[in-house]
Order: sequence, then C-alpha cells, then structure tokens
Amino acid sequence: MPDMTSLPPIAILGAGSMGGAILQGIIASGRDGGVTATNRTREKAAAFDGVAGVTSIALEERPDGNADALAGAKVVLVGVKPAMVPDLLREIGPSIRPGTIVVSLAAGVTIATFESILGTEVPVLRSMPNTPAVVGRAVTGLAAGSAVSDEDRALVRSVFETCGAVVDLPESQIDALSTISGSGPAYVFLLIEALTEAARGKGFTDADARLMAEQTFIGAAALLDATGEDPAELRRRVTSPKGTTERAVAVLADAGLPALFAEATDAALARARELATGA
Ligand SMILES: NC(=O)C1=CN([C@@H]2O[C@H](COP(=O)(O)OP(=O)(O)OC[C@H]3O[C@@H](n4cnc5c(N)ncnc54)[C@H](OP(=O)(O)O)[C@@H]3O)[C@@H](O)[C@H]2O)C=CC1
Ligand SMILES: O=C(O)[C@@H]1CCC=N1
Repeated sequence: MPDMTSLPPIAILGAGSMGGAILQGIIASGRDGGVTATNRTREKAAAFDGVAGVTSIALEERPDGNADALAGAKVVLVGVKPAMVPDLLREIGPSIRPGTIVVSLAAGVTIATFESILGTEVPVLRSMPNTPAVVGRAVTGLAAGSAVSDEDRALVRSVFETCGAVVDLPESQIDALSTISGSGPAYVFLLIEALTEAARGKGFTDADARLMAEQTFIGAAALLDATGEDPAELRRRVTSPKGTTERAVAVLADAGLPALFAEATDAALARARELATGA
C-alpha cells in the first residue's frame, strides 16, 4: 500500500522551474501538509494562486514573505538560482527555528556554504531533483550534512519520494549525479528536437514531424518502463541484421555518441565546480 501519511508543512523559497515542479509533485501526491511557496514577482506567484494546499507569496507585494513562509515550516526548500543562495540564506537565517530542516535544490552550492551562513547546528541537505517531478517521475539525489539526524533524512526523503525515485549519496557525488539526471531531461529533449528536425528535413509537416519524434521517445520510454529490459536488448529488437536501423545506428556510433555524452557531462561537472566557488 502506498504511504499516504501527510507530510509536514513545507516552504519552497523560489518556486520556479524546479521548485515549482516539486510543488506540483507534492500536491499531486495528495500527501501535502500545506506548502508555502515564494517567488519574487506576482507573475510567477500567480502560477500557484488558488491551488488547494498552497499559499503562494509574491515578495514584490510582501517583502517579508520568505520569513513568513518559514514561520510554520518544518522543511524549507531553497529553490533560487545558485548565485542568489547566499543572500537568501543571510535573509532567512534569523527566522530559522530549532528543528527546521533546510534543503538546497541549487546546483554546485555546497553544504559548507549553507553552514557557513546558517551555522553548523542547522540540519542542511543538498538535493538534486529533476523536472519530471511535475508528473511524479523525478530522480532526486540526496546528500545530508553532519547536523542531519536519521529522522530528518528519512523525512526529507519522503518529501522527494512524492515526486519520484530518490538516490541517497555522499555530497562528493551529487554534482556527478546532477550531470546525468539533473540535466538529463534537457539532453532527452534535445534529442527529440534533433529527431523532429530530421523528420522536417524529410518533408513531413511540423505536426507530423513532432508526432513521430515525440511519440517514438514516449513509446520507447514506456516500453523500457513496462518491460524492465536492458535498453541494449530493446535496441537489438529494432535493429534487424542487414536492415535499415543498423545503418543509422552505425552512423551514430561512428560519431562517438558515448564519448560525446562523457564530454558533455564532464562539462556540466566543471560548471558545478565553478558554481561552488560562486562563479
Ligand atoms: N531547472 C532544473 O531542471 C533544475 C534546477 N535546479 C536548481 O534549482 C534552482 C532554481 O532553478 P530554476 O528553477 O531552473 O530557476 P527559476 O529561475 O525557474 O526559479 C527560481 C525562482 O526563484 C524565484 N526567486 C528569485 N529570488 C527569490 C527570492 N529572494 N526569494 C524567493 N524566490 C526568489 C524566482 O522568482 P521570479 O522569477 O519572480 O524572480 C524564480 O521563480 C537552481 O539553484 C538550480 O540549480 C536543480 C535541479 C534541476
Ligand atoms: O542547469 C542547471 O544548472 C540546473 C542543475 C541541473 C539542471 N538544471
């Protein structure tokens, strides 16, 4: 039986692409115990106006909104851009009550940076979710700082489990995970865009090109999900010996696709290390 116990009250400071995706995942799970979301502008806050269980605050209307959001929250998700994290932590530090758990969504920013501003007694975790949280299919990496108890960690894990799968890992591996699953949806969408472009190039209408490319990705992912088979075996079943797919796959293999992904993820990792220094 799925766990339907209510989550504690949660604050999401910065409910944009990622914080907003988690918010939607939590609400869709039906397990929310009340979520307060803040954004700078009214335009962004409006996305969650009227959503049951959500209090959506625009800081341009309510400048103390972040502190207000913290008032009743047990878990605080920090969802602003990495460069904005230190200023936000300095702002909210005085409002953090004993027992409040702070969880970063930010790429690169270390637990040590959080602790240097909030104090080492505040429980801090780093998470690295991805946007399929919206549909409950996220992968979230979770790393805990030294002030985090087993109970805190289990609670935060249960928050992210409403949005999909959770991988516990040491902080030293979270940037590497980010290059795979954090950024990964973008790689998949890029591949879909490229296949759509190839279809347009073969004379298909925009609508047909999109349908062919998008439904092929969705169908292939659903097949993988439903069968649990090795992707290499599923690929083999499409690739008839001396057939057409074999020729196409040979072109992609000759282009060094695995090496390209290794290079791309290395570049993402290097950027995460820059972000850690505030660059
Ligand atoms: N996008 C993704 O797929 C992923 C992102 N992340 C991380 O999530 C974080 C947010 O990224 P993303 O969601 O893409 O960025 P967005 O710009 O979409 O979201 C950031 C949000 O923060 C709001 N904001 C700005 N300043 C404040 C403030 N002082 N207090 C409260 N809210 C504020 C912004 O509101 P407004 O627009 O009104 O200014 C905006 O809605 C980053 O640290 C990123 O590394 C992690 C994993 C995946
Ligand atoms: O691009 C970024 O920096 C964030 C982290 C992973 C996905 N988006």
